[in-house]
Amino acid sequence: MTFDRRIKIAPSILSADFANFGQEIRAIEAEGADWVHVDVMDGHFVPNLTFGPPAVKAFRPHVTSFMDVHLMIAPVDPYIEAYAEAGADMITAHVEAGPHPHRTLQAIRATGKKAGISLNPGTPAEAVEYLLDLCDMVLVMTVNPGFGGQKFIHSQLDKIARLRAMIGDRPVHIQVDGGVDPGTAPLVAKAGADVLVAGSAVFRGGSVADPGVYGKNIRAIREAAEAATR
Ligand SMILES: O=C(CO)[C@H](O)[C@H](O)COP(=O)(O)O
Repeated sequence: MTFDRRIKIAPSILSADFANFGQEIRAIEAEGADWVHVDVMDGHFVPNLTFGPPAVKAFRPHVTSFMDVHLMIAPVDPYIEAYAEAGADMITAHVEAGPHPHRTLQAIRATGKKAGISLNPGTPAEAVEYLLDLCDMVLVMTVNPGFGGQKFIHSQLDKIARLRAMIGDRPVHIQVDGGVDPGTAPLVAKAGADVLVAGSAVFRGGSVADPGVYGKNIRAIREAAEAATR
């Protein structure tokens, strides 16, 4: 993947039909998704449980774009290799997941995968200042992680702008996740985000039988974000 700062839409399959992941992934890609975002939750770091490495391995053959795996788990280091072997293209860990996020990013890079670091809404931008040379992406959570369909937290816009300034010319993406829709997409894009994760706002109203709705939803988010950065 070559680095570019154009707007990328990464639907979160947390909002997909859990009985149909293969078809859902193929449908969102056919309808314009740039990346596929996989939310891994452990029932400990966040109050919900989702996908272990075997599930991610099962998704892999259906993904032709880029599989971005967001680990909302603690501890995280013991599981990095397993998610890398399962086929993640990028692995994102939380800065709050343990005392050594620098070591965690080194461990992700050692697998040959792209490395991301994520911040919960209560964590300041400065928590990743000395990690930027070790990562390919900073993920700003715009909801408290654990569930789809929550309300966007507006205070995070200032954090995105601070990170954009802190990152400068480094080839580091800013991803946002939580409550992203055509109303909030322009705000995050203007603040400096380039990878927009959206679950409910992509899957709402559609299905594998009616995938055109996914395309319409993806285009609405992309167009709103791009209009704000022109
Ligand atoms: O990481 C997540 C929750 O922890 C989800 O990716 C996020 O909430 C997206 O869902 P929605 O777009 O419905 O808010």
